[in-house]
Amino acid sequence: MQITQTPLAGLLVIEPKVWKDNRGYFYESYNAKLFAEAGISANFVQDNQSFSQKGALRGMHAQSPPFEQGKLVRVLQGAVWDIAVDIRKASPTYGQHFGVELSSENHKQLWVPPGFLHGFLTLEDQTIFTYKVSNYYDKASEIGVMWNDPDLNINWNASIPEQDLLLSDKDLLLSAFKDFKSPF
Ligand SMILES: Cc1cn([C@H]2C[C@H](O)[C@@H](COP(=O)(O)OP(=O)(O)O[C@H]3O[C@H](C)C(=O)[C@H](O)[C@H]3O)O2)c(=O)[nH]c1=O
Repeated sequence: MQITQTPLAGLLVIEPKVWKDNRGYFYESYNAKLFAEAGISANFVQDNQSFSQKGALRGMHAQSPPFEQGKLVRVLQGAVWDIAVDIRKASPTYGQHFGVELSSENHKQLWVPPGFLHGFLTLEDQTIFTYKVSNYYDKASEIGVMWNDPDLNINWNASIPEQDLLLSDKDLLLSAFKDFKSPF
């Protein structure tokens, strides 16, 4: 397993050891001992899964304390451009983002600690996104910022025209970053 630091402290890219043979492949998608050695020692309490068509954009979301969530995210089928935004007020990279392609081909995972907004843009039809979270869902604790906020200026790294994006009604009404009061 290879762990890669990102420019945002604590945000890590994980690439598992993939065992391939004439039947296909095998890899450990999670190992508490190895992940703890890499600095990911969350107590995961819930697994989530979403299915999205190309152009679906989910984000940018987080849950505020005491329901803050660490997220270990990956793609089972298809591909996404995954984004995390640092919203830790004391962080030197506050407001900065990091993006990475997660796909069924590259088997990459992203560890998103509490203190980040998270979201993704779906790059292929019938994409299955799955993730472990370190706290339960709490609707009242949901916070978020618009995917296209000018101050965040997120690079979505894809040539999907805005009119072809698929967003929830909720995500069309999220806060502007200039009005956002981070609880981290
Ligand atoms: C997140 C969540 C949602 N729900 C229910 C509530 C909603 O009526 C329905 C769809 O939820 P939502 O539209 O918030 O789903 P996403 O837009 O994929 O939300 C996720 O988007 C980005 C990628 C994130 O990082 C978060 O994990 C999460 O906010 O599922 C639950 O029952 N449990 C849950 O944990």
